[in-house]
Amino acid sequence: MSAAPSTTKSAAPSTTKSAAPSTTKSAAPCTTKSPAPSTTKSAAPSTTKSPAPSTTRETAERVLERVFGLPCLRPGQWEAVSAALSGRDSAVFLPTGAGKSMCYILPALLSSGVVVVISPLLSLIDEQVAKLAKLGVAAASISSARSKKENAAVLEMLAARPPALRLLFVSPEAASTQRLLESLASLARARLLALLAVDEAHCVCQWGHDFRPSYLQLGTTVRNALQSTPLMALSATATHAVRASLTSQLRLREPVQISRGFDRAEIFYEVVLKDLPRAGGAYAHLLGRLRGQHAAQCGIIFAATRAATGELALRLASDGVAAAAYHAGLAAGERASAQRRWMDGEVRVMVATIAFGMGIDKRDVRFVIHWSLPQSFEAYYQESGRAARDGAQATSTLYYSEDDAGLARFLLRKTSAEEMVAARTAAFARLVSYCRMSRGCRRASLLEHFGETRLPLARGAVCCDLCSTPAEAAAAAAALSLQEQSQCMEGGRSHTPGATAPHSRWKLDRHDTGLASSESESEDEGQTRKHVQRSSAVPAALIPRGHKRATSTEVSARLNALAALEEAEEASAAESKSKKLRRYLNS
Ligand SMILES: Nc1ncnc2c1ncn2[C@@H]1O[C@H](COP(=O)(O)OP(=O)(O)OP(=O)(O)O)[C@@H](O)[C@H]1O
Repeated sequence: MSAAPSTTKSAAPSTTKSAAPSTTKSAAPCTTKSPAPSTTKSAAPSTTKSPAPSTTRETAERVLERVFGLPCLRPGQWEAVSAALSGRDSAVFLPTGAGKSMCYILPALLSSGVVVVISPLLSLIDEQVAKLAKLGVAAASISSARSKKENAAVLEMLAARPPALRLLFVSPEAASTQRLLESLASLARARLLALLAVDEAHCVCQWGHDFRPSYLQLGTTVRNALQSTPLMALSATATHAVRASLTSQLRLREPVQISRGFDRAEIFYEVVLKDLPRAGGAYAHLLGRLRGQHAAQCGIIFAATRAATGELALRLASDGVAAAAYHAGLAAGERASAQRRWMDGEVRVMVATIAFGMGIDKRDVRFVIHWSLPQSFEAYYQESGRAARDGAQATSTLYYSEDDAGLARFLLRKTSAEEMVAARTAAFARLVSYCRMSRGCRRASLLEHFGETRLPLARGAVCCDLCSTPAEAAAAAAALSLQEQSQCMEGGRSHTPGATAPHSRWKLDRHDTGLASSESESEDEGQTRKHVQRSSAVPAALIPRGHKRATSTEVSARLNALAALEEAEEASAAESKSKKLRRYLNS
């Protein structure tokens, strides 16, 4: 589980995360003396008692070189490390692949204290512990996936003086347990707790409300118990609203704000309209890509449901594309094996739910494909961000269809906490508009969502399909619009083409409860299960009167009706249709 502490001896660089020096980003000479181009806003002067750090940037880079074989710090990293070492809270917003992990790993190697990392996914935790252990850094985890004996052994390592651990990874659920809090408080009293880091901190706002209340409690339980320890929140996908919310939820105190923008200029963004008629349909288009432009490349395909990952992986494999499926419903061993085979290049395509997205760090991912719609812009950015981590060009392709949008909207309503539905529906509408853009620039639109403006690209570089082939994109959008209009006229479909459309073909499948939004491997499996059951339950309005359960055809028909009703209500322009549908649902 963890290696003996070894923060001094040099370790051979591992071949995975945080190990091999980047061939692109780190190739430039270190800019040790010049200020990094990140924005570092310090709020009012620190109120903490800790003195300014005596560790310099040069010392940090020496450790970086010795332990990880990396020549220099990237923008934003030193500011974060320095804030932690001087006992300040910090909010670290750096783009995907920027090297946020190093912001909390280095303080563990540069101080005598332990760093505790609160991380959302058990698979992510395991991967980080394994990678650090390979490098000779003593790291371990405490979670429900470990036996009591293993967890107790880790607590003993923490209780040793000096502690036998440099980094401890825990889920938010484990972080709030009394026993661990007591152990950490004892470390803090001995001034041996260097930092609490909340990785993927946007989960506090996203999942805290839905099905992981432990996230919302971090600000009270953990912060209250460990008042004197600096807290670092890290995220790549936080809008200004989310930043403000997580700062208050986690009770950050005058945090040093480290922000470097979200631009991933090396990723080419494109949208493929699934609904456009083409020979062999959208699948043929996908297969063509995998055999053509992406032949021999490594990539990830995100699908909406567990069933879809299995089906698509099988179909691709039968068409000669080496693919594996990954979702949270697989046994831990199966998941680990699929991930290992993909990391090692045995299979080049991973077809996964979002259980696979966060934190996955494989340098040569050349494409990320969304076979169905992500749930938000943030999710899209986060998942696309698995690509191009070596700094070389990669492609992010999103396959869009009205039916998928209907399914995603339905899931969003059914799986979100009530107070979040309106905001999420509005955010999702922005994603749909992005998909339906026929002019402009997708990269600019994505950045705008995070409150940023696009910087010019290098000469000759293109960032999206709209910029590279504007005529084609406009023609595709026009064809889709025409097709929808004619469908409306022929079929009398009750939706306005474009922003809203009923999910006419998909139906709720009892066996497919592995909805993507429930893919987080929550520590508290009971909570997750309840959440899944809640989200997959047939809504009462869909069960015909006098029936205990509706048949699947009835459910399907009524789902469509409900969806159409909801769409009509949203558009608030179809009062008469709404009444008609209400009458239908009440009949
Ligand atoms: N100073 C550095 N120089 C070169 N490479 C680095 C440096 N710091 C980190 N890296 C490498 O960058 C890669 C991405 O790091 P990391 O996984 O921490 O990114 P991240 O910001 O957490 O990304 P995401 O939010 O997408 O998960 C890793 O392979 C890591 O080894």
